[in-house]
Amino acid sequence: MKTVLVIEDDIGIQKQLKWSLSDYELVFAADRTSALTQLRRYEPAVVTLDLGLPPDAANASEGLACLADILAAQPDCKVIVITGNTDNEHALKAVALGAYDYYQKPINTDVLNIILARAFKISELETENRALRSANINNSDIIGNSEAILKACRTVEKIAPTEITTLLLGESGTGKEVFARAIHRQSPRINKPFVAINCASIPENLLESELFGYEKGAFTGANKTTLGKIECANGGTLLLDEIGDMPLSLQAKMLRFLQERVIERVGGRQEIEVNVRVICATHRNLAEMVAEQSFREDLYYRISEISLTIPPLRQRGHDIIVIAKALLHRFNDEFNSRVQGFSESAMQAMLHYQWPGNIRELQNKLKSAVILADSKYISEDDLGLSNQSSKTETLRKVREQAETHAIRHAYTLANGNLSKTADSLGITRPTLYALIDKYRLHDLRNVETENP
Ligand SMILES: Nc1ncnc2c1ncn2[C@@H]1O[C@H](COP(=O)(O)OP(=O)(O)OP(=O)(O)O)[C@@H](O)[C@H]1O
Repeated sequence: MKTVLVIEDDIGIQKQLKWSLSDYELVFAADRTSALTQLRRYEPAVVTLDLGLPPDAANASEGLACLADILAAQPDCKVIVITGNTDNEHALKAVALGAYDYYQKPINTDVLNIILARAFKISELETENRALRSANINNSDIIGNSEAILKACRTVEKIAPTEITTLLLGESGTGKEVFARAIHRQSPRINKPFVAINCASIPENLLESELFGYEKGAFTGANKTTLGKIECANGGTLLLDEIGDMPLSLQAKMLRFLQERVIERVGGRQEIEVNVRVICATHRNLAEMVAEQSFREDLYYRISEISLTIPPLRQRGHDIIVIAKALLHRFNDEFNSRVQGFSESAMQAMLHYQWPGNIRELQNKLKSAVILADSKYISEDDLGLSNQSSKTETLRKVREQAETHAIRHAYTLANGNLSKTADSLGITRPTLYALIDKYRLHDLRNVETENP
């Protein structure tokens, strides 16, 4: 429930408001000091403020001072000033000082409800706008501002200027290639080529010549000397995507290149020096592959001078919505459609879905939803996300999922504030911490953004 701070010294009006604004959680304050205490405690997006506060109830000096204090403490707060029915002068003064709107007594609950709903809508749009603007100014393709993604972006900023060989880990579709490009763009090699090769998508017998190039006559059909991807990336950055799928036979040659920075084309005898920064990516567990001897240990240590794990989409909280909105914008342009947004249930479904295919899956679902949607708002049906819970599951699993979802949801609504998350879930902070540990939601705990 959304919280409204009502600053009103008249107990009768407080009661009247409590009954008539039942869609909101109301917290009350009867004077300036307690108003500021409540403001700090609840950080409400919307406040109603009676200008006639004690000790100057007949006038507006205390109310206007209270308004100034609120806006100084929380500049984005939407303050709706309430005045006597003839008090235009003070109402206008309050708006000039930064009040969102004013309302004259006597109280008409329908009108007040409309004003409140509008104030919350504006506040939400402003918050979203700020989030979009702050979402990765340096990494313009990496949309999102969850702490997990910001942390990964900070790592990119640190490693980009170095020459260190980086290993990007993460599930399929999490954006490993996007991160590799971000490293290249923020490096001194920005004006040189970025070349990517997917080791899994090229047949084993062709991969060597794709990577190292070949001399004319090296094999049947080699009509002219051809440069490989490594040479094409000279001066720039090479992304070896799905390095875990590189055949063992080629791994030794790759290790030599990484250690000595020289290559030999297939069918060639000459050593060619190349100056390439290498980034590797994989969704596989290379350490396990080393243990199983399907990946060379020496190559593993050579490519993982530093490794960066890109978090799966389901661990990025509200980023799911931020990315979905950005993609919706893009697909509206691409398909000339006019979908305006998502239904509330579609947003809930997106927040609760596990996204095994990560952002690529989100892209696919959104693309078809934009094309198929019948209304202005995409529904969970359009996304193919209805009836998610039809499978039979153990009670323990259901409880675990429900608690995880509830915690993440409350955390998103509380803007990352753990005290508020615990409050809204009706549990204590220690219990919340215990659940975070139990369900390994460590990205929440690393992001303690609360004020003491
Ligand atoms: N943070 C992001 N915001 C918006 N789009 C993103 C983001 N990260 C990735 N994408 C998009 O998601 C898609 C998948 O990203 P990418 O190919 O980089 O993933 P990947 O981890 O390399 O996948 P794979 O392991 O399957 O190769 C791309 O179209 C990319 O543009």
